[in-house]
Amino acid sequence: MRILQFGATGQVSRAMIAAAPGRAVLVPLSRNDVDLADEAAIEAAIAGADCDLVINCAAFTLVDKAEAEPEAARAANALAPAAMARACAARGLPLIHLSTDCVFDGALDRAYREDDATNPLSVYGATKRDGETAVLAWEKGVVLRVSWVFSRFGRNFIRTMLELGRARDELRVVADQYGCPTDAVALADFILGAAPRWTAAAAGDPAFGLFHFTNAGATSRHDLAAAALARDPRTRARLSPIAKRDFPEPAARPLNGALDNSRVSAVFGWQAEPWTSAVARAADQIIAEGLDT
Ligand SMILES: NC(=O)C1=CN([C@@H]2O[C@H](COP(=O)(O)OP(=O)(O)OC[C@H]3O[C@@H](n4cnc5c(N)ncnc54)[C@H](OP(=O)(O)O)[C@@H]3O)[C@@H](O)[C@H]2O)C=CC1
Ligand SMILES: Cc1cn([C@H]2C[C@H](O)[C@@H](COP(=O)(O)OP(=O)(O)O[C@H]3O[C@@H](C)C(=O)[C@@H](O)[C@H]3O)O2)c(=O)[nH]c1=O
Repeated sequence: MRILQFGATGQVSRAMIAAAPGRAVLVPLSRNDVDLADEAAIEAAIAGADCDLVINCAAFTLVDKAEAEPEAARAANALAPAAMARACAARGLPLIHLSTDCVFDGALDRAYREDDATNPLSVYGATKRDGETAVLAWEKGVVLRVSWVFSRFGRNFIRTMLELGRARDELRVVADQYGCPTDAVALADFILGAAPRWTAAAAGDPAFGLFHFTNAGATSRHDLAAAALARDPRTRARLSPIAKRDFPEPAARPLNGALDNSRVSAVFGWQAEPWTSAVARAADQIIAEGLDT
């Protein structure tokens, strides 16, 4: 199994690279190899690759910065996956793409299912939604919507909370914003496990299409921060719950971004680990490897 991967330095990219040995030969492409703004380079990379499947782990993920740079966000999050889908379709290759809870407005009072209407509140969410549409136009396209990704690899909310927990006396964290944390290591494990099925399946197989993929259970940003800080004997910040309206940011986020994982369980038999144990493990790893404090 040979997998061409867009993205080499990001959180999910690095989780994939760490998990691949013995399961797949991964060929990661960094920004230096192919810039997502260069559609012709994307198409050429796929056209010339010796691979059975393509995965896109690269994206413009700076949610606030995307408000100020909508064209760059659109190029990376919408036009680049469209180019990948065209090139994969030309060769019959499955394309696995990652999307986000930010395609939703958060107004529902339950976890979102794949067929719920999207209504992004931000440039990031809108461009990711357009990327989904382009990938799903290819009948061997797969979109995995994930949310609140964490791991020992790179920047994420857990690492930020652990660093601020050591640096500050008080940490004010929003308690009315809900979502499902996603362990990048579990995501990498799932993708590598499902890859043989995607490469063998014919168009029309239920393994293709749109899936929500997170750890089990939803939580608030505040309770997620509390779970991370509880792992660190050196944390000193007092954690204070605040309302999202008291933490203004350039881009709006869905207040409810919880995703329902029933479909990925039904189609792939995937058993999601509760977010609590996965977050505790990742926090322990981040602490053991050293924090920027
Ligand atoms: N992180 C999260 O909480 C969530 C992430 N997702 C989605 O999951 C996927 C992976 O996210 P994650 O691993 O966290 O992202 P990261 O921000 O950790 O990594 C993004 C990657 O994209 C690359 N990249 C960005 N712009 C370009 C460009 N113009 N050309 C080439 N490469 C580029 C970056 O390269 P470089 O290092 O050179 O900048 C980096 O390798 C994305 O599709 C994201 O939208 C969905 C929900 C939540
Ligand atoms: C630093 C900090 C954050 N927060 C909360 C509020 C804020 O909305 C949220 C922002 O954290 P982050 O910047 O880590 O997260 P954010 O950029 O909103 O994360 C999103 O990233 C993109 C890529 C996605 O697709 C989403 O699923 C989601 O994971 O954390 C606090 O309440 N207090 C704080 O001191």
